[in-house]
Amino acid sequence: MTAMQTAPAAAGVRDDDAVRVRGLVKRYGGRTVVDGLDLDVRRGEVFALLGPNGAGKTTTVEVLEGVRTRDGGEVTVLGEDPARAGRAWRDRTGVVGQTTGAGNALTVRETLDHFARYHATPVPTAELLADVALAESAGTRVSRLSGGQRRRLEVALGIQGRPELLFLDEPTTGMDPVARRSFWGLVRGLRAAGTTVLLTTHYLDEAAELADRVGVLAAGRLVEVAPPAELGADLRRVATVRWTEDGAVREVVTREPAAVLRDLLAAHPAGEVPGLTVTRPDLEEVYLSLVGATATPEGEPR
Ligand SMILES: Nc1ncnc2c1ncn2[C@@H]1O[C@H](COP(=O)(O)OP(=O)(O)OP(=O)(O)O)[C@@H](O)[C@H]1O
Repeated sequence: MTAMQTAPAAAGVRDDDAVRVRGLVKRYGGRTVVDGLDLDVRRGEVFALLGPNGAGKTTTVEVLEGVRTRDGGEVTVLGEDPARAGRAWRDRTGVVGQTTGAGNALTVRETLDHFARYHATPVPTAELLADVALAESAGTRVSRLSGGQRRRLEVALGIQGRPELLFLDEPTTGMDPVARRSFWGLVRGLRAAGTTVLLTTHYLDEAAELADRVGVLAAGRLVEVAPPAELGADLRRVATVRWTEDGAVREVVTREPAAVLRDLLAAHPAGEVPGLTVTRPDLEEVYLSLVGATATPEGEPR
């Protein structure tokens, strides 16, 4: 095959999928922590894997990065199986993990200059420093950086090689609100430049701000994948009607609040239902329901 020819796409793999996972299984000592996971990340999108501690986010991402083995399933990342992919594939991905790879003795600028040598066309150090708002700390030793500054250095190292696909594992942990917002701007800029981003986060607001699509991971399975505004659409249709009766708060959880209201108004001919409210779950409540942190019985007064 000449360099001009391209390999035929594997059956079922869309050209615009940066990541395709089918039936991923990972066990630690007999305990299944990723349990038959299916996942597609399209080229050019920001995809957030959202889930509680221990849901399997890091394990999944590390399998996709090619740094962790798997016990089952098919994984294709940028057209290759990460378990077998080589140096050329690795150069097309960027990784910001939970632990730092940067040494402590060098300054920030020295660290970036050092790692630049590993990339064919690295982003110039001055540009990187500005991108992650570390220009003022360029001469500071890495050992003297705050937690949030260190995190920004790791992000700089992750994007230094101009990756096609960037993995960000809980990237804003330890950042203050200003650094977090500036980081969000950075991710938006990467997306605008065509970089695919797969990030893990505990933060709902971060997923809602950044992601084109969010995958909610619970106990090693994806329980829902949707754009943030559509997450839990089914759960959001459930409304809670509350009112006061005989001095006590009554509550009905229902998909048909209009019918409940009709009954209530019929029971109050004067037209006034004391303490009446109708609410629908917000994003946080939807998320908690999805990951099984709450279960809301439907239809029964409580
Ligand atoms: N090297 C390991 N050996 C044994 N168990 C592990 C190992 N790494 C992770 N686990 C376990 O696998 C489960 C999934 O962990 P993982 O780090 O993937 O979850 P996570 O969703 O990223 O959690 P967090 O949000 O806390 O980072 C957890 O119960 C964890 O204790």
